[in-house]
Amino acid sequence: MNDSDKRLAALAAIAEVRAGMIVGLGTGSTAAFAIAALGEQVRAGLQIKAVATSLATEASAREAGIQLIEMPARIDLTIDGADEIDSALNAIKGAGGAMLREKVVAAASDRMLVIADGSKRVGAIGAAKIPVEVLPFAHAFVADRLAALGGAPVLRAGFTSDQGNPILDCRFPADIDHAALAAAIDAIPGALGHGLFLAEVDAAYIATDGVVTRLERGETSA
Ligand SMILES: O=C[C@H](O)[C@H](O)[C@H](O)COP(=O)(O)O
Repeated sequence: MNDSDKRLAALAAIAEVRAGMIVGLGTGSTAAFAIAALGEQVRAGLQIKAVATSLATEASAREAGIQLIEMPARIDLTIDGADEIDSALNAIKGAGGAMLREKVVAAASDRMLVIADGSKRVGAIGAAKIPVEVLPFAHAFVADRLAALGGAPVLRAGFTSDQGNPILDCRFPADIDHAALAAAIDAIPGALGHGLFLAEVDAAYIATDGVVTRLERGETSA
């Protein structure tokens, strides 16, 4: 992981932010660079409103002087990190446990950008753990269903989400059909959200050794 590349990716993405937009702010160390840079622009006069995907992001945005609003029905542009992303813009998110709110924000967004350093880019997603946020009441049941899907769920020790829920980190076989897997997890009562983002990401800015590459959904190269 490379902070200078994270920052470069973040700067490239925030160039898409326009005055008057409602902006979704992601969670994690890469999104933090976008929040800091947007804060600088806000202090220089840029007028935006923002929605935070986590309590940590809310605190950072507030500190940066960015105006925060409650989750609206529609967001113009969201900028968020990822744990893995492939060339088809499939992503795994949630190492920081924020994927449930991140999924809501991404789904509400006209456009969602992933920002990452090159370590996150993979040929095909699947090596990273896929986190599943669980209703506490349903924990044993959901764990059993995830195990039956091949996920070998492990409770994230000493952690609850911003919603106060436990997270089960799952390692599925790398060659699993992720679309079918996402649908299967979505269908488990008590599984509140998971880290597979298969349709949400519109574009990614990925920086490697100081060079930013933009991947756009529907384009083979950019
Ligand atoms: O729950 C955390 C989020 O999905 C993050 O966006 C993701 O884990 C990437 O975080 P980072 O930029 O710190 O690697």
